Amino acid sequence: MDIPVQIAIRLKPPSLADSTQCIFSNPVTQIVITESGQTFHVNRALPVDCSQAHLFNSFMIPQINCFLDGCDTSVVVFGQSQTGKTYTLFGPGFECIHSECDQGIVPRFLTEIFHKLNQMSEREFILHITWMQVVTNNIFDVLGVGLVRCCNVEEAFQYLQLGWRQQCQGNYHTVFTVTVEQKWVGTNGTLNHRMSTASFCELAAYPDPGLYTLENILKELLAGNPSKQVNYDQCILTAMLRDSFGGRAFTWVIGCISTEPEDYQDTLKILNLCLCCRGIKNFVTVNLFADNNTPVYSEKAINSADNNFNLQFATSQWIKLVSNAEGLFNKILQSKSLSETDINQVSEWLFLKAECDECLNADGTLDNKDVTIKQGLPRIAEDTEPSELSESDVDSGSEEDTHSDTVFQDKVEKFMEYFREKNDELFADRCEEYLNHIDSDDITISETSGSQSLPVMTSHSNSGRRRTIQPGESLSGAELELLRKVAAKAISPETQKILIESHKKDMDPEPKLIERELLKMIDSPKTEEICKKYKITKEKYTQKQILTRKLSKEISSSQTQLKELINLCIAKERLIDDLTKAMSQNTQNKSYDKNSDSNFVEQDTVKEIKRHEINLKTYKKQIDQIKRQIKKDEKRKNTLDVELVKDKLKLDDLSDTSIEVKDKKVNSLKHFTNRITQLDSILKEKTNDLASSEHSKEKEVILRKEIKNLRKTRECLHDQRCSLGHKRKIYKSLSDSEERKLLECEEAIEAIDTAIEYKNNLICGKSPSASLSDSFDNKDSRSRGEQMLMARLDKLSHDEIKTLLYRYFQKVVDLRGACAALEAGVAAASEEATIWRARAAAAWRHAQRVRSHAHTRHFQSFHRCLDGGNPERALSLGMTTDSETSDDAMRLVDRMKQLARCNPPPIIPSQNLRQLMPATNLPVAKVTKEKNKLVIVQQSKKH
Ligand SMILES: Nc1ncnc2c1ncn2[C@@H]1O[C@H](COP(=O)(O)OP(=O)(O)OP(=O)(O)O)[C@@H](O)[C@H]1O
Repeated sequence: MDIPVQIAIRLKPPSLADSTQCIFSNPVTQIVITESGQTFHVNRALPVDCSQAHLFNSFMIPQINCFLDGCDTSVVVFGQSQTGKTYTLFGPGFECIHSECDQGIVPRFLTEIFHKLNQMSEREFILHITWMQVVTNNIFDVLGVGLVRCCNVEEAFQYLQLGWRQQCQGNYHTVFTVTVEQKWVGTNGTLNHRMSTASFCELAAYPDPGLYTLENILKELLAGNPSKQVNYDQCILTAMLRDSFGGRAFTWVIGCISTEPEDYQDTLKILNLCLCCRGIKNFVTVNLFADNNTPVYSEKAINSADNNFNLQFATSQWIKLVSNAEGLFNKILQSKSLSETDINQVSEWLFLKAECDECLNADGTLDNKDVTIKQGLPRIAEDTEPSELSESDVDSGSEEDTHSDTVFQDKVEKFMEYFREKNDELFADRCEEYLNHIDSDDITISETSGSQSLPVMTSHSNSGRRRTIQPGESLSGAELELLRKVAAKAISPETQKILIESHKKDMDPEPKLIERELLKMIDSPKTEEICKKYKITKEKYTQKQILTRKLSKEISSSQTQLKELINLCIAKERLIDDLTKAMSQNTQNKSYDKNSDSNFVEQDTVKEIKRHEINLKTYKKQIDQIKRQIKKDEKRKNTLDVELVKDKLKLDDLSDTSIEVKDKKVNSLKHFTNRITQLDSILKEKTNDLASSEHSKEKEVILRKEIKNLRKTRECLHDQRCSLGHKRKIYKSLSDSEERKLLECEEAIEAIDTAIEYKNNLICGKSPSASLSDSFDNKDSRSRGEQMLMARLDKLSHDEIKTLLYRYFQKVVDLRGACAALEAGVAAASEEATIWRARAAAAWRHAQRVRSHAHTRHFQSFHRCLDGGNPERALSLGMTTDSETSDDAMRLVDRMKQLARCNPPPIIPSQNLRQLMPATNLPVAKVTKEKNKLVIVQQSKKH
């Protein structure tokens, strides 16, 4: 893993508390600021009063975890003299007088490492320390014993104390290292064997050749030179720091800087040097031993069987895939729908496949399954079963066989590789072409002019596939035409109705037809194809991942087997050596001891040696096979790794493309949704128009019905009025209630007439108020009081108005009744007056005839009295006439008195009374009857 070198800056506290500082640090923003305002961004800007514990905890704890996992770590301290480099790494010293709190990074690191390792009881570990100083490009071993093993923290501290005492004082570089080798069995039963080194380096305060070389190397690394090309061996210091800069260690550079203004220039130099290191990247890895990850539990046989099975399975699947592809290609070829180049490509693929098959079947013993079996690891011949091996197994020819097998397998492998590449290329090309083909497709909407149903989107593609719809290829066809027709009401109301119904249906809860189509478009072939391609690539990717994992497992198990075999070989060789030695010893002894038994022993030994040699040869053969297998597997694994990276990129690309396509579709959907909304609003408007016209029609029907009902009621009332009128005619008079009923009928008929007239106006579309005498034109001429009254009336509820209307109706009827009675009274009075006048005239004529001329005057004055409404005077005058005339006069007087007494005037409005008295000169209003209406006309007073 590439990890850049990390930088921490520690400011030495000023010697005097109130002395001025030329440099400051901001631990929050991790910025170091100079007095001139220059800022330096670092990984840790430690505060000026930073304690040793804080410094350690702030970045050494993750280092320790990394170290225990098997990674190398490094701490390099830069700084001027007396800025606390030694203090930071080791502390003030290791004598008892110094507090533990002052301990520097190294003692804390050792304490923590021992503590952690002791907690991990499953781990076996060996810890070594070294303490070196570079004095004029020579190594000075501070501890004097090179690598020192420490079993516990106490031991380590003893060496620290020793080294502290023994170290050279001066401008030297110091390198302290801690190396830990750990071994433990993981939960999966495999061995973990790791080694890690932590180096702590304090660089000299003043520049020396070593520091210059280091600076140059840092520059080279910063320039981008790979660490392999950098010559670290120029001097001791750089050789020791090989892993710290551009190497495998996780490195922290600590810049110890002074805050004193007089050190400012040096401080800047150190800061810049530290910041240089920031650009360097180290490749941090876990340091494993060769036996790391080897299974410790005895599951070898099972693993081996598993591996064989997996390989066999993978191969059979692969063969199936290839034959499927072959079938498909043959079909495509037969369909003759391919272009010439496609046919050539497919033919090439088929040819390669045939070549491959030929190769695989060339050796009669090699069928596909054999190949797969051969790909599995050879079983290690057990030492305990030597008798099973015949000599023919190990004859000279077997080596040649092995060689030819290897050549053949290599060839097969090559062909397979070539075949796979070609196969992938072909598939990729086909997919690409297919997608391009889809891109060029477009969608059209069927436009059947005059069609009265909503248009259905159809594809005119020859291939018959659905095509995508692009923004801009809008609904401008039949649908708009249809909408225009609706707008222009060019189609019949029935069709409009059907359309509206279909529109309503399409609204909710189902998505609209067009929206449904758009949603379908989102699942267009292109999107589907991309998804398909993505899926296939993903599957391939996963399969390859699985295969890579399996291969890794296989390689590691092969390596284990290899190791075991090598060990067996060594053991066998030793055994053979021992036996040969023993035999030569025997031969020597034979010359002294002529014992016949020794011959047998010798023969046995030779046999045994031969047997062991056979075994050894088998092992070696197996070793070769395994090595080849490992090589192949590694090659395959590398190819797979590369393919995985490619697939990953492809997947990323595809997901990006699918997102792009999706975005496009979403935009297109938005565009269409907007269009739909527009069209919807038009349609709604039209629907409303239609609905309102329908509504007005309905209203008209209702009004007509109401008029009809009103007419019926009117007829009833009319009949009633007629019958009452008829009755009055016959009987000359009616009872009071009947009279009132008659009036009510008349008034009700009049009201019904007004209502009918009002409703007729509504039907004709005229202003309903047109029928009212109180039209809006009169509104302005109304008095304020009336306006207020109308405003109040406007506010009345329906029931209130009904009640009010009924009251007024009753009042009008009362008024009419009173008027009628009055009229009758007036008529009777005038009739009587006429009679009396006639009688008076007769009486007067008679008197004239009978009396003398002298009396004539008397009668004249009497008559005048009568005309002047003075009956008393007329009576007194009458007393003076003859008996006949005086009788008439007496009756006249009586009748007058009776009239005055028995006929009390009805209570009627004064203006009506005035109207009824024509003799009066001051009429206020004129009441007339016109078609069952009482018309009261106000008149100005005549003075
Ligand atoms: N952060 C600090 N807190 C307290 N004391 C400090 C701090 N830094 C340095 N000192 C003290 O300053 C003195 C000098 O420190 P130190 O010897 O570590 O400097 P140095 O950079 O190693 O010097 P040289 O390069 O000369 O060896 C020591 O007495 C040390 O205890």
